[in-house]
Amino acid sequence: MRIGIHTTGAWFQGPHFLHSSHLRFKLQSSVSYSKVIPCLQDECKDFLPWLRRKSGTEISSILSIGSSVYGRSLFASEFIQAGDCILKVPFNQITPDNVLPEINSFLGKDIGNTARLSIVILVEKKMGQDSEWAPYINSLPRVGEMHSTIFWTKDDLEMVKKSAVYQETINQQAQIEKEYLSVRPALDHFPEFFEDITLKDFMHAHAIVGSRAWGSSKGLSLVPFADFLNHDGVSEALLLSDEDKQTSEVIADRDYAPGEEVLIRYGKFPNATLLMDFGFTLPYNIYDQVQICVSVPQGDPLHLMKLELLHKYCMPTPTDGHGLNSFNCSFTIKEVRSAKGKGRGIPQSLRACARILSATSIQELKELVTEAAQNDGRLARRPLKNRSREIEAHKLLLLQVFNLIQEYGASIESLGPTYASSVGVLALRRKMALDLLTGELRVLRSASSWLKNYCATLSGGNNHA
Ligand SMILES: C[S@@+](CC[C@H](N)C(=O)[O-])C[C@H]1O[C@@H](n2cnc3c(N)ncnc32)[C@H](O)[C@@H]1O
Repeated sequence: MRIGIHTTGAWFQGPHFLHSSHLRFKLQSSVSYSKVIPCLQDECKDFLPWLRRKSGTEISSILSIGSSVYGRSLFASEFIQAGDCILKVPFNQITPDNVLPEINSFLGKDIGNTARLSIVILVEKKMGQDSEWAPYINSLPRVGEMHSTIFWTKDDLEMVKKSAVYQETINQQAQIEKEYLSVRPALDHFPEFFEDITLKDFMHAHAIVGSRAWGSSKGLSLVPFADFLNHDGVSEALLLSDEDKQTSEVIADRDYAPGEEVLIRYGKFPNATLLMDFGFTLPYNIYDQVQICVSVPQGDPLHLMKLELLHKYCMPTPTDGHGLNSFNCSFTIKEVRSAKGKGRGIPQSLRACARILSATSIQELKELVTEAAQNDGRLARRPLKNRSREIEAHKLLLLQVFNLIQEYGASIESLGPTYASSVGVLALRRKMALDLLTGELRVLRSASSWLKNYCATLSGGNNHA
C-alpha cells in the first residue's frame, strides 16, 4: 500500500502544544533541537523501545509520537529531507492469523478477515496488561472517541440523508450485526474472553480495524506506530510495503523541520469514505464524489425494451436486486474540473444510459443496437447523430442533477437553524455532515456546469468532445 506524507503546521497552532508537561521523545537520532515534541501520554516514551523488543526487528524512525488536533500523531524529530526514509517498521504485525487456534477452530471458513482481526483485538483487550500487545491496545481509541457513521444515532444520520453515506451506513451496520451473529456461537465457547462482549464492542473493534488496518499478504494487518500517522488527501508522499523484506516504509516527499507534523495519504478517498471508515472529513476534498441513481420510469412506453437493452448491454451491476423487471443503477460522478473540457468525472456509462432512457421510438433504439454491433459492441457510447436527441439525453441528466442540487441545498440549509447551537459530539458530526454535503454539492454543480455547456455547445452547432 502506498500512502503520502504532508504537514499541516498544526504543531505551531494547537492549544495543547503549549502544555508544560509535554514530553520530548526522539528516536534513533543524535541530532538535538530546541523544539519540544507535544506528547501528552507518558507511555509514548516507552512505546517504540517496547515495539522494538516485541517485534524483534529494527524499527527505524526519525518521527516522534505526539498529539495534534487529529489525536495521536507523528512529528519530525530532526531535519528531514525529501526522499529520506523516515519510518521503517515490520508489517503484518497483528493479523487475522493471530486468532487463538482454539477460537479459530470454532470459526467458519466464511468468517472474513475484518471479523477475525476484530476478535483478536477483543481478546487482547480482555487480557489487559497480560496482553503482549498491551501498550498498543491501550493506545487505541475508545468508543466515544470514534465518529465513523456506524456510531451515529438515527438523528445524527438524518443530517446526511441526501448522501449515499446514509444508506451505506445502514447497510454497514446490518452487515456488522450479521457478522457478529455468525461469530457469536464460536465466541460463546470462550466466556473468559467474550462473556460480556456485546454487538457494540464488536462494532468498536470492527471500526478500529476499518480505520487502522492495512491490506497485506495476510489480508489485513495492524501496524503499530505506522498507524499513528494521520491523513492528508493532497499529499504525494507514499508508504510502501515490501513483501520480500516484510517492512513498511514511509518516504518523505518534502523537507521537514523538527517538530512538524507528518501526515500521509491513506488513499484517494472521498469524504464519504473518510466519514464511514475513519470518522472524519476534510473541509475540501478533491476526491469527493456523488452517487446518481438511474431508473426506467414505469410510464415510459418503451419501458420493456429499454429494460432489456440496459440489462443486456450496459451499466454497472443493478443495485436494486429486483431482476429483469426493473433497472435501478447507481453511477458515481466525480468533480468535473472544467465546464468546457472533456467532462471527465461524468462516466460514459451514465451518458450512454441517458441516451437510451431518452429514446422516444423503437427505431431509435434499434439504430443504437446496430451502431453498437458495427463498433465495439457497447451500446450508446457515441454521441447521438441527431444533435437535438443528444441534447435531450443530456438535458435528462441535467434535470436529475438540478433536482439533486436543490435537495442538497435544502439539506445544507436545514443544518443551519436546527443544529447551529449544537455542542460536543453533535457539533463535530454536524461539521462533518456539512463537509460531506458541501463537497458532494460542489461535484453536482460541476457536473451541471459541464452538462449545460455541452448542451449549449451542441445547440450552437459546434462539435463537442
Ligand atoms: C490510523 S489512525 C491515525 C492515528 C490517530 N490519530 C490516533 O490517535 O491513534 C486514523 C484516525 O486518526 C484520525 N485522523 C486521521 N487523519 C485525520 C484528519 N486529517 N482529520 C481528522 N482526523 C484524522 C481519525 O480519527 C482516524 O480514524
